[in-house]
Amino acid sequence: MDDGHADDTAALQRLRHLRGSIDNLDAALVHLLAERFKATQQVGELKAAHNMPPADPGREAEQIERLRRMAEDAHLDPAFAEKFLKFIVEEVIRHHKAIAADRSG
Ligand SMILES: C=C(O[C@@H]1C=C(C(=O)O)C=C[C@H]1O)C(=O)O
Repeated sequence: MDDGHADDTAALQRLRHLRGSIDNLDAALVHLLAERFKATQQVGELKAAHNMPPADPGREAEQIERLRRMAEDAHLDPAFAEKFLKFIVEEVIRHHKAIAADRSG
């Protein structure tokens, strides 16, 4: 007897199930990022109000070190974790510069 069809059906079921988890995780990521940007927006306003620079390279270096450690423990590629954080921080700094420019303009 040919089990090919049953195998394919099981594989499709498994794919649907895994994609359900991926969709849930993507939703969580969006909500986590939205909360992070809410917090960084407030940091940007605080910095602009008190003439603090938009970027803080020392703080970023600490965050990268911490995130790389956590990534290693979680079996996530630390280089990817660092790239991801830098991508987000770059956007945050862009927002902070815009807030400061709005305030001074
Ligand atoms: C949010 C801040 O501003 C910038 C953005 C950071 C971030 O997104 O985590 C970290 C450091 C700063 O370059 C901060 O200084 O805490």
